[in-house]
Amino acid sequence: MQVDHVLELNDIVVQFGQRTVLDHIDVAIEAGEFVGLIGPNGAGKTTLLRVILGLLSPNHGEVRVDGKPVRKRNRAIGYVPQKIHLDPDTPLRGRDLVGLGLDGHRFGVPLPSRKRRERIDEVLEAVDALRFADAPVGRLSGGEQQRLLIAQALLTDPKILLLDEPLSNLDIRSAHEVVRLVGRLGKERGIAVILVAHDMNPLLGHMDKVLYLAEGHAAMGEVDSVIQSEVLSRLYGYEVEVLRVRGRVLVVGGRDEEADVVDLLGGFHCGDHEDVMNS
Ligand SMILES: Nc1ncnc2c1ncn2[C@@H]1O[C@H](COP(=O)(O)OP(=O)(O)OP(=O)(O)O)[C@@H](O)[C@H]1O
Repeated sequence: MQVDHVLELNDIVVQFGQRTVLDHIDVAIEAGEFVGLIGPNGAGKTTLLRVILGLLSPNHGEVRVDGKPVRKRNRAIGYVPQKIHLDPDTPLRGRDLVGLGLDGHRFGVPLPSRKRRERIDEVLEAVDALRFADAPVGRLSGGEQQRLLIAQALLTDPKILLLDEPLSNLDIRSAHEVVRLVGRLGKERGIAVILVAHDMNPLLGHMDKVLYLAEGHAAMGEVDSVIQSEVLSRLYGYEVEVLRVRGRVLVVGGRDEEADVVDLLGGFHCGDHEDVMNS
């Protein structure tokens, strides 16, 4: 049976000067698939998103979105930035923020006001944000603001949703809610989701596949087949260990004898063992 991939990255190489950030990356993602893009700082996660968005041309390789070569301002891709910086006193309401997504030139002729309102209400409802849609955005919580950004990204009925570290400013509960929400939207609407995160733990049980980037290389597959000491050691080019502590996954390793035990995904250091154990 032939599978239609909504996104294909074929043999992608990206170099900045002498440094190869993405080194022959192949990725194929199906409609409705939820992929966690995980990797340590500087692994190239944002660079990969920029390649998918058509904002950065790779030195080598090809990107196909829905079977066609990638281009900028592609309506098939919804992009959710990490965070918006808003003055708490801004008079902008939640629904105004979402509506800004309709004002870009991607939409060509502006929608008549009734249609516009209906469209905004539809995406607000999809992310369960109608209840705070008329509140000033600067007063909303990080999780509520994330919902509005996701709503904005849904306006074009995208086939792919890219979220760049949407969980980094959220508490654990809000992070889980956002993950559950995008997981549901992806399945209901057949949208492929790529969610960038340092820590894969909030995604466990929700993501279909993990795309793990390290040292320019990628491994993609189901979590249990990729997140293994042997697979990740091959990616890093030195020994790392995968620990499973109370249902959480930790990737630890050191590059040389002096290196301490470090969590390669951040947030966990040797001296923090107790915190991890007690959390
Ligand atoms: N335009 C650029 N010019 C030169 N180097 C760049 C450029 N963009 C990114 N880099 C470098 O490429 C590497 C990968 O950066 P990238 O932002 O993609 O990593 P990341 O995995 O998203 O990291 P983080 O988790 O810290 O956000 C970094 O070393 C970065 O300094």
